[in-house]
Amino acid sequence: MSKVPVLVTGGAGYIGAHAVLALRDAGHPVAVIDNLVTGFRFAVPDGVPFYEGDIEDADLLKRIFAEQGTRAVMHFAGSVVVPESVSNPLKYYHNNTAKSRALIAAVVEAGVPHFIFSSTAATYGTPEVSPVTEDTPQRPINPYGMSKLMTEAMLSDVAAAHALNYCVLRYFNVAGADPQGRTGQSTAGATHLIKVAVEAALGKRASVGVFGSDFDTPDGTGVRDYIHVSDLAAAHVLALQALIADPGESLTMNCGYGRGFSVLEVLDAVDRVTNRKIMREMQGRRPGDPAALISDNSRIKATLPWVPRYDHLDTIVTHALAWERKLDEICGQPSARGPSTSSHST
Ligand SMILES: NC(=O)c1ccc[n+]([C@@H]2O[C@H](COP(=O)([O-])OP(=O)(O)OC[C@H]3O[C@@H](n4cnc5c(N)ncnc54)[C@H](O)[C@@H]3O)[C@@H](O)[C@H]2O)c1
Ligand SMILES: O=c1ccn([C@@H]2O[C@H](COP(=O)(O)OP(=O)(O)O[C@H]3O[C@H](CO)[C@H](O)[C@H](O)[C@H]3O)[C@@H](O)[C@H]2O)c(=O)[nH]1
Repeated sequence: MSKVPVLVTGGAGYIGAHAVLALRDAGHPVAVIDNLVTGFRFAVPDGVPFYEGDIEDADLLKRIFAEQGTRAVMHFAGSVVVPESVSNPLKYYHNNTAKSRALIAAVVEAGVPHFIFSSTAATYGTPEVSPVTEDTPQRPINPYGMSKLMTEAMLSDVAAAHALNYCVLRYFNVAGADPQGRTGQSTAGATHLIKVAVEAALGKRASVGVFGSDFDTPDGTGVRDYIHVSDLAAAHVLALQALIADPGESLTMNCGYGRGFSVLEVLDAVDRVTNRKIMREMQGRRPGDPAALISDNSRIKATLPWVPRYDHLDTIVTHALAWERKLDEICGQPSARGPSTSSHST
């Protein structure tokens, strides 16, 4: 297996921090760039060069590529809140699309040959088929999904014109935390169901709203394909190997387990794991929520030697809960969450 220096953008965020661990565990040298808008300095492990800065900063990127000998970029940095993208679309087209363009330009300029991009099932919008294959028409129903789809298109065009191959990974619903408890989701004011539910189980919220119970699903609540964040991180490391092995080939793959759980099934799992009962509040549908979103994962399974290790809802919830408890200890140390004062540190 080739080991190449990798720059992880957004490596102080939830999924990026898990990718940093997976890359390190696999023996790749890793560096992180993050502007800490939603990420945390404490999420970057000791010994990983950390550059506090923005992915649109061409001079900084040039310096990082030179200092680190970067051969691949894993691009997680971005804005991720769907309703916010509806109320403030220009923020999403700026931070996700325009700044991805700046990053890709710096990558091309420096001759970095491999690029892995965090895309999303939100690019499919409200698909008419289930499960969703990579060839299902992409019709985003919100600016977040469109901002990501535009970056997919840029990568495809740039790879055709320059010496770059890429892998687009379209994540379904990412949840859970590092099984060894090294990192997890620390996002302030999170809206993701499993994070919200474990916060409620630990008394940080009074209840969990169930957004719609009249969907065309077995129990009427929304069905999603929840993928453990560490299985997702492992897929990134394998995708990198595939890009290195065949520099003429680019890839686009769904990341999910190919099965779905309803909101009520998720809340039942949290009750089961904690042996408590979370208060549920039945509410109306959230705008733009599809009834069900389940991946067809046959392509990733056929392309990569990817064998999920944590495809079990109770395991995902158990790991999310363990991290939520640990987060209380970390938050007890205010300096750990405070903004960094240096422009970069290595
Ligand atoms: N969480 C999910 O379920 C999910 C699903 C599909 C796709 N994704 C994608 O995965 C990626 C990571 O999401 P996450 O859940 O870890 O979110 P996150 O907010 O925890 O992480 C994003 C990180 O990027 C950093 N960042 C944002 N803009 C930046 C910029 N301009 N320059 C430098 N750093 C910047 C933030 O500080 C943060 O650390 C995102 O691109 C997101 O769209 C997430
Ligand atoms: O408090 C909550 C939160 C969520 N839900 C429901 O739980 C399901 C999952 O909702 P999430 O907010 O956890 O996730 P989404 O499916 O809305 O979206 C997530 O997964 C998408 C891909 O599937 C995109 O990538 C998106 O960025 C990411 O936030 C939905 O049916 C939602 O209506 C609730 O009932 N109550």
